[in-house]
Parts: sequence; structure tokens; C-alpha cells
Amino acid sequence: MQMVEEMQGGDGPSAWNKNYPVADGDRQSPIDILPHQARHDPNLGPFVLNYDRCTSINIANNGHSVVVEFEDSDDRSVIQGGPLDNPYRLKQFHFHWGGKGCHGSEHTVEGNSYASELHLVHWNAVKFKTFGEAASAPDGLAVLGIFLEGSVTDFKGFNPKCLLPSSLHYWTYLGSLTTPPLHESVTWIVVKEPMIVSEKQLGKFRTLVFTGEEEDERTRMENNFRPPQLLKGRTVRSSN
Ligand SMILES: Clc1ccc(Cc2nnn[n-]2)cc1
Ligand SMILES: [Zn+2]
Repeated sequence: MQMVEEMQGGDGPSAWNKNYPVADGDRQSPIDILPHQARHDPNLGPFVLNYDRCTSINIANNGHSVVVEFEDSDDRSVIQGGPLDNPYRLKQFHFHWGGKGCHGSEHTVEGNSYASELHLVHWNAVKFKTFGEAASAPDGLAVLGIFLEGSVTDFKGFNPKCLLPSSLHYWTYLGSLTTPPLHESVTWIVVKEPMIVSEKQLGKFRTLVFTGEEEDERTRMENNFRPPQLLKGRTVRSSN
């Protein structure tokens, strides 16, 4: 996909640095995670999700993913602990996926990718008044990344918490948004254990289209992931 874009002079990830020079910055995401090179940090405690009173507002195809937005006018749905100095409010979650097989996640682990990756996007409402302000500040956002692995099992019901695997051990590093504006404002928390979802569920993503309802050609929405970026000397820490 990316090669084709380059040959056709497309506006895919490799061309983003034209309009967003930060694409070549020092804390870009995603990255390829090398578990043996991650530094185990005994001071890194567990992160805590308080989503019980979470109130989703809508679900939408925003042209490059499927996004569920949440009410974020108070601290009813927050993540805290782990590498975070204070609670961060849940703003939205969305997914990245591929066209088939096990490609589609944004982060990779020793070069291996998963079929999809769920991103729960949170913002630092203690330090900033709005999401927009937080989104361009170095400690403004915290994105929880959960790998989704295809399997024939099925699972019913839907609640952000039930999407979490049993073990919440994670890697954490300082990075960025993975689509323009690519702000270097994200404290990444990537859970090690993938969630198992059914091929049927993954198939649902692949029926989504990039094009708007009014447009006639239907471009299938797939491969909406940015490839891994250079670490540039950053340390990836591992919880216990
Ligand atoms: Cl508000 C917003 C902007 C960009 C993205 C894309 C992304 N960045 N990091 N993970 N996904 C998600 C939400
Ligand atoms: Zn994302």
C-alpha cells in the first residue's frame, strides 16, 4: 500500500512531512517495540481505568476510522496511574486495521503486527481547558493501545472495559498522534497481551469505506495504520 502511494506520489504517511514537518520529529509514533530492549521500571505501577460511568455519545465513520466519542465535561471516565501524573479524561476510542490477515496494528512487537489496534484517547483536563489545547502539549494526551488478534472465537456485548485482556502489563513511551497533525503530545501505554476477537468482528471493519455517503465510488477503508517510526534514542519502559 505505502509503496504504491510513493510511486504514485500519493499523500500517504511517507508524504506527511511535507505539510507536517513534525513527522520527522524526535518522538513520533507508532514504533516497533523490542521487549528485550525495554527497561523494566519497578516504579511503574498499574494504570487504573475508571470507565464505569462512561457515557458514549455517538459512533461514526470519520473517513479514516470508526470512532466512538464520549462525554468529557467531567472526570466520569478517566485513566490514571501507571506513567501518568494525574487523571486523563476519555475523549474517544477508534481502531486501526488492515485489509486482511495479521497486518493492521500501528505498533509492532519485534517486527510482528496484529490484525488491528484499539486506541483509547484521553486528555489531561487537570492542566488544560480543552482537548484541542491538550492535543498539542507534550503531556497533553494519553493513548491506551490494545492489540486485537484475529481468531475464530466470538464475543458478545460491548463495553470498553470488556475489551481489555486479563493481564494489563504494558510498555510505555513518549510519542505522538499517528495521523496529521502528528502532535508529539502522547504518553503511550501499550498493553502487552492482545485481545482475541473473531474474524467476523474484524471483517466488520473491512466493510467500512473511506468515502462519504454522498460519494459514488466506495473506497474500502483498510490499512489505516501508520508504519513504525524511528525511536531516536527514546527509552521504552516496561511495567512489571
Ligand atoms: Cl483526536 C485524534 C487525532 C488523531 C488520532 C490518530 C491517532 N493518533 N494516535 N493514535 N491514533 C486519533 C485521535
Ligand atoms: Zn489511533
